[in-house]
Amino acid sequence: MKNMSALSIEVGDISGTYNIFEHGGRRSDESYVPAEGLEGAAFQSGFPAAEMTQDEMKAFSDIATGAVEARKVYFYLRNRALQLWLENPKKELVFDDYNAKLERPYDSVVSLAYRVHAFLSRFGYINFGVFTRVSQRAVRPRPVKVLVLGAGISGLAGASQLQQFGFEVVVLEGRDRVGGRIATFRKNNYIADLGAMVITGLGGNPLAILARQLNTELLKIRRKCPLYEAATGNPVSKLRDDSVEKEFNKLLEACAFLAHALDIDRIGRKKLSLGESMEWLIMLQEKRVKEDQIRYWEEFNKLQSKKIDVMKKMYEHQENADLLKKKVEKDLKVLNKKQKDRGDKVRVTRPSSMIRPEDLPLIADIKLNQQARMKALREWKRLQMKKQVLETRLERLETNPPPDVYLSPNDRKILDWHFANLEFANACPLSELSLKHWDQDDDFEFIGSHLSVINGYSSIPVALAEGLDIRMKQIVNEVRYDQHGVKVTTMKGEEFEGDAILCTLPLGILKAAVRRGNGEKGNEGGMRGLDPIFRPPLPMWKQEAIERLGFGVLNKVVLCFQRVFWDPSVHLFGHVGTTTESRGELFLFFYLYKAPVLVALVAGEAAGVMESVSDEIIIGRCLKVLKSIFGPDVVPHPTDTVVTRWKSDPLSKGSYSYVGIGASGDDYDQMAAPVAPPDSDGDSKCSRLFFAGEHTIRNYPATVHGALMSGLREARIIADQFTGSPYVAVAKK
Ligand SMILES: Cc1cc2nc3c(=O)[nH]c(=O)nc-3n(C[C@H](O)[C@H](O)[C@H](O)COP(=O)(O)OP(=O)(O)OC[C@H]3O[C@@H](n4cnc5c(N)ncnc54)[C@H](O)[C@@H]3O)c2cc1C
Repeated sequence: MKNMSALSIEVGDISGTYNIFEHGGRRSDESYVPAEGLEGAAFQSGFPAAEMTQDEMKAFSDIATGAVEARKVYFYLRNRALQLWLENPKKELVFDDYNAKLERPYDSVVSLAYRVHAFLSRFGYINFGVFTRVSQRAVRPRPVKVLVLGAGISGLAGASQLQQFGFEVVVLEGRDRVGGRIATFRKNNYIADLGAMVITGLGGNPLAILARQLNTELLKIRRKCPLYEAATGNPVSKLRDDSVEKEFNKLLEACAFLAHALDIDRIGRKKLSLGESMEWLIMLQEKRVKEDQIRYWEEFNKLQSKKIDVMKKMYEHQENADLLKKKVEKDLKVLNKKQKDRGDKVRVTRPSSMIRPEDLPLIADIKLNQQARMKALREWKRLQMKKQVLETRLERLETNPPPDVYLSPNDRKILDWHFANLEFANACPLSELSLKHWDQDDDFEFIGSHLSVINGYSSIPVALAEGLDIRMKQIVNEVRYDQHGVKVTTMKGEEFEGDAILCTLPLGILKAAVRRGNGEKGNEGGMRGLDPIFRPPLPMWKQEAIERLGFGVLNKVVLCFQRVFWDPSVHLFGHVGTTTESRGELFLFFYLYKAPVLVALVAGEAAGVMESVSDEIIIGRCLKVLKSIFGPDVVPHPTDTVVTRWKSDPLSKGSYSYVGIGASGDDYDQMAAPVAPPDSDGDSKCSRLFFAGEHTIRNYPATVHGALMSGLREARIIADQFTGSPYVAVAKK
């Protein structure tokens, strides 16, 4: 869910970037323009248009290592199939229709076209989701039976694919509903998503197909997000907002530089968290501010002393000049008197031949003193200019003093708001995120605006569940697997047997299951026994990955009102917290549905704290925040409220996975890796346990689309293991 982070929200922009989508909604077909052309089809399906992926190179090694021309043909065949599927994803693209629509000369390579079609179907690039089947389901003499644990989006995607591939599938779901962490509150005309709520772009996202198949109404979420100050509820000025956001982005960049360019992720043996690193960088910035201040005052004092020196010298020169002036005047008086007494008609200014020799020493003195005075005056002038330069520099320093602090207390609160937004996106406090790997999936973002499902996200899993054999309220209590097959026992005491298990239980449940398997005692949310025991226990490499990956908390508060009292043109508004510790408490409000419903978020440390706070108190705090922003008389009492508590929800034990300190992207791969029963030699043969879910997909973790893709992936892996790979070239004898 990381892509929901602050980076995607334009905080405090009052100009309003998006104006495309007003409340009332529109068809997904209108907001989403299907990719055009063969290249567009490849992009939308997650392929480079004219390159082979790793999977393709393995499946079509003959083409990958063959002539360039063969690859060109391959790309046409692949992209054309994707294009045909995207044109109408509501109907199965059967091979005959595809083959008939191939242009000449490509229609002559039937066997390759068949393999391409089989590959794309098996890998879930075409013919997935909710569509009309045209072909007959494959009938197998002894159908392979797969037990799917969990009816979240990954379990449902995996189950429907497997069923399509001709497998017998039974889904065991502990709750009395499907969707898992996609859950929609519905009452009268009020709708609010309690779990997943945002589709993070449609470009390249397989959810775009499901949305089109189901005519899902999507709302383009406007990025404008005004912030309101803590306590006063006053709007945060755009200027301050922008400058703090700039600092926030600089801090993130500095962390990325530390972790990736400098490869620093630990001090001694201690691995660093993103939160710790951010706080250190803030401390360094504060230190830098102090150093800048010291430098500033040193410079200021230096200039001041220089100015004083200059003024002293100017004073000396002035005094000297005055003295000399007086001396010259006095000597002139003496000379004039002498000349007058003698009755001379000559003056000192007359030609020297007319000057009396006895006057010469006095005249020389006068001249010398006059020259000395002129020199003193020139020096005074030079110093006067120097003084002016110094004064200008001092003035400049005075008008541009360095900041007293790196962040004022109010700016720190706004920065904390951005941190809370990042904590929401990762569902954990920043102090628990790995500095090095928290953003390992950053390169895999989809393109396009973020959207929400107007009629509630749960409509998607509900539609996907149709036609599947789902056993509700079957809490899996024990999972047995050996070389002959698998057996699952539920809390009701019912037993289910099969050939393989697709386990989509949330990471929180798997963590608790590992602890239970290791005989650790604990009160797992007061619901001991809900976590299945694996017999034999999961291998150590799997257990270690389960422990390393983090599973965080994110809570929501739904408030249903009788009328809208906020600005209806914004989809988001933020509330700045009062302290760093409480920064995630009700920090963001969403308004995404037709009815007057607000959804407030509780993230980071606050989410952990709020787990044990009563609903009344939480609702009270929500209303206090809203009243501070909109006025006490404007905010009515809500008609309905919901507060989620995922940690204590026994069937999730948290919200979604994150890369904690000590974990990395490799752990997602470990989570995805299948498990085979150890045979007598300790070696493994046929895998029996397969894993899907948001915690098993390295490039798209913690998201609905990632969970969906993981289900498609595992269906393919299971089908390949039990029925072979119809897309691989048959070796010529
Ligand atoms: C509050 C919140 C907000 C989110 N927001 C977004 C968002 O905006 N966008 C986004 O893309 N993603 C979001 N996510 C993440 C997304 O919801 C999940 O990644 C995704 O739904 C997980 O699907 P899954 O199939 O892996 O697991 P789940 O949906 O959890 O499915 C697992 C299923 O297993 C069942 N189960 C558990 N234990 C047992 C047992 N012992 N026996 C039988 N059944 C059991 C559960 O009941 C559940 O139905 C959010 C998640 C949360 C919690």
